[in-house]
Amino acid sequence: MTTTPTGTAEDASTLLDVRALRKVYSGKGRGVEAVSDLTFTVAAGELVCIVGPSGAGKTTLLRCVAGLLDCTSGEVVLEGRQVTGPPAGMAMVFQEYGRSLFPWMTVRQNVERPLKEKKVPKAERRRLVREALEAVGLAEVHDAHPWQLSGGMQQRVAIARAVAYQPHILLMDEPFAAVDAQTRADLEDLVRALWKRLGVTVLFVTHDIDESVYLGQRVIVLSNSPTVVLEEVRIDLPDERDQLTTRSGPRFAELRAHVYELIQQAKQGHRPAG
Ligand SMILES: Nc1ncnc2c1ncn2[C@@H]1O[C@H](COP(=O)(O)OP(=O)(O)OP(=O)(O)O)[C@@H](O)[C@H]1O
Repeated sequence: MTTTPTGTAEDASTLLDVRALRKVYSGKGRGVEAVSDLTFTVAAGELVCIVGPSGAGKTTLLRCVAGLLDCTSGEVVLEGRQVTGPPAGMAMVFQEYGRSLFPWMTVRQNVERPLKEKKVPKAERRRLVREALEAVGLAEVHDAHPWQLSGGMQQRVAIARAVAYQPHILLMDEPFAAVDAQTRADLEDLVRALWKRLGVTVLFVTHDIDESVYLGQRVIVLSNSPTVVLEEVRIDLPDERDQLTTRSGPRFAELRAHVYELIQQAKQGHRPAG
């Protein structure tokens, strides 16, 4: 059991509710307060990006949301239940694709593994794996091993594995930080396409301001550590986005500049009033 019911009434559309989350790492002599007080919600079907300066506590936040780390205080509520361990309806994609795939397993076996653990019947497993690999453009290489693939392809395998699991929420922790710029652009478009097609809720952590504006419907900007929310920026760009037109438009430039300014303020230690 990884979640417990919570009695608090919520907006019906809220899928994820992060309430006054605080995380202090205990160390020798003194603790490190990584996250001070984070409160935000994510609605079902939303694509929300989180940006913040290096060391702002983005990974800490995502690990608390994923139930991989205990919060010091506050709570994370997913689908009305308090998260106390990795919840069933969640999948995560990490930056280090090389370490998240099993090198001795084929692509198909890697994608199928969580479904076996979930006890999905064999015929359905096969179907889900086939559909997920087709969706990320890797149907042809299902019998290859991860080490035979490029970095971008390996990250596609990790995305296929998450998608095949049919999560209600997909957490992505700087998933494209280690791939080249062209591959990164392709993978960003893949995430938007999958999000639209599957209707999955996505919480995407990045330190890349342009990426956050290009991908998100909303960008949550974090202060530096100990972390609070500096501002939630609504990305009012058209839903149809493409690398060339969207990124060269005036509104993209305005939003990018606004988030950039916030990050600069964060680096200088600015905190929200009150
Ligand atoms: N296990 C740990 N023990 C002690 N302190 C930690 C631990 N993990 C992270 N920290 C500290 O917590 C703060 C936030 O770290 P975190 O990795 O969550 O930030 P981040 O925003 O993901 O950073 P980056 O953008 O550089 O990846 C930092 O000051 C970091 O040194």
